[in-house]
Amino acid sequence: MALMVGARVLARNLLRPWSRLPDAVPGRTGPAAGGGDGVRCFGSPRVLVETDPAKGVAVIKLKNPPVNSLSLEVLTEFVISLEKLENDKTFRGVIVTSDCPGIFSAGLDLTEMCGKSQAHYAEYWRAVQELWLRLYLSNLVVIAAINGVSPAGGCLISLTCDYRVLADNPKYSIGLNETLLGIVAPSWFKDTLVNTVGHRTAERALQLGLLFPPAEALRVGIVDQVVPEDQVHSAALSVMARWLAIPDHARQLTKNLMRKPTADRLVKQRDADIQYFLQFISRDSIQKSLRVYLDKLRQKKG
Ligand SMILES: CCCCC/C=C/C(=O)SCCNC(=O)CCNC(=O)[C@H](O)C(C)(C)COP(=O)(O)OP(=O)(O)OC[C@H]1O[C@@H](n2cnc3c(N)ncnc32)[C@H](O)[C@@H]1OP(=O)(O)O
Repeated sequence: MALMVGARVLARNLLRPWSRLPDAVPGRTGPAAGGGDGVRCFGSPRVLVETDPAKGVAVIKLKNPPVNSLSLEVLTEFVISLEKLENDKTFRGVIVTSDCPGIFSAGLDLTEMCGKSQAHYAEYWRAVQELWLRLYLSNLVVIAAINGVSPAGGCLISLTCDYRVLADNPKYSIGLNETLLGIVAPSWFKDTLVNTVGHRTAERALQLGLLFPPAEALRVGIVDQVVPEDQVHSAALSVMARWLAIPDHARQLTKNLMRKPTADRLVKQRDADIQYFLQFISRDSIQKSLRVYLDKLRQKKG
């Protein structure tokens, strides 16, 4: 029943025409919209989309202050934005970045996984799966312009991209640090990391919950390029141009060849994966670990 509710809500959100999104920001054009002539902006307050139709490129900026945690709303709006871009033949590539200074994304929203109902957990997890599947198999060239710290779910978003550019700032670490929270990265998080850095590096990184600072992130291959902070966007655009020089059909089929087997593993057992998540996240010991971790984050300021 919980699964049906979750699926229904997500389906309703996905099917909702863009213009009727409650938070939709009307399209703006031109320099005032944040770019040069012809740059159009649309999206929702939490997921901004700037498009440059002439270049065929869009920029998705996560804007969920203070830390760009991936709430249910963010996940849903992200999927809708991506779907809209994919359905518009004008666009061939998208850059994913953050509008929150110093933070790419703090990962999954811990408050969505703590002290909520089973139905909520199921709905939330289906939305996490959906975003991963959409990004991982996107026909668009997807480049991550990582302009801030990127733990756990934030790292996962980057790993689904075709190429990762990280800003060179020692504070901007990246990795799947789930074990530090007393939780476990699911098998498809693990697969995404293994496909990027190889088995041994992934095993060590996952067990130790490693967060790699830029130089080390480049060395192990969790990112492809490290550039000065003020060049992240221009570097991402240069990389995009290179990827867009390849004929779409050949690149897309090759991407699918490389990624579909991994994605299919989740597609074939989505409901079982949700059930597993429900059982895991509902355990008293896991709820306690998450509460302790959240309290620690909240007390940091005091
Ligand atoms: C089977 C289960 C699998 C589950 C897989 C899980 C995947 C995940 O992604 S779990 C999330 C993992 N994320 C993290 O470990 C990051 C936690 N956050 C941080 O380390 C820091 O917040 C920071 C480095 C991202 C930013 O530091 P700073 O700028 O100093 O900001 P604060 O720490 O003061 O945080 C501000 C505010 O935001 C709240 N918050 C931080 N992260 C999250 C989060 N992931 N979810 C929800 N809320 C988060 C933090 O508690 C503060 O709240 P207030 O005190 O109420 O302002």
